[in-house]
Amino acid sequence: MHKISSWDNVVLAYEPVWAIGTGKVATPAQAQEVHAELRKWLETNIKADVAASTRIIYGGSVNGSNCKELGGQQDVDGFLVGGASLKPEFIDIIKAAEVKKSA
Ligand SMILES: O=C[C@H](O)COP(=O)(O)O
Repeated sequence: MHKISSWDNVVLAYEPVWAIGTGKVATPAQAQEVHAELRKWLETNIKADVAASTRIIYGGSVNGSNCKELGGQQDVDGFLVGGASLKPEFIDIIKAAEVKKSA
């Protein structure tokens, strides 16, 4: 971690392997729990301002139906989208992330 010169250029992604391309998505509570732990780790091991500003995104079977609730979690800052990025519902996922970004 000491080799990172600017945390502004870092995005963390949580992607449960069992959720990638399977249609099985983490529950919003599961995602929030892991993202909060990652942010806590940054606060403890790096700096409080880095913890607050680093984007932590979720990946794994995100789609137009689950993006709003996932994105509504306090520590979910966006998504890593695979299969749904090839479908029209991708616009809903982008919108869900944009609402969070502007909040
Ligand atoms: O890069 C995308 C991730 O591996 C998630 O893929 P998925 O949305 O198809 O599950």
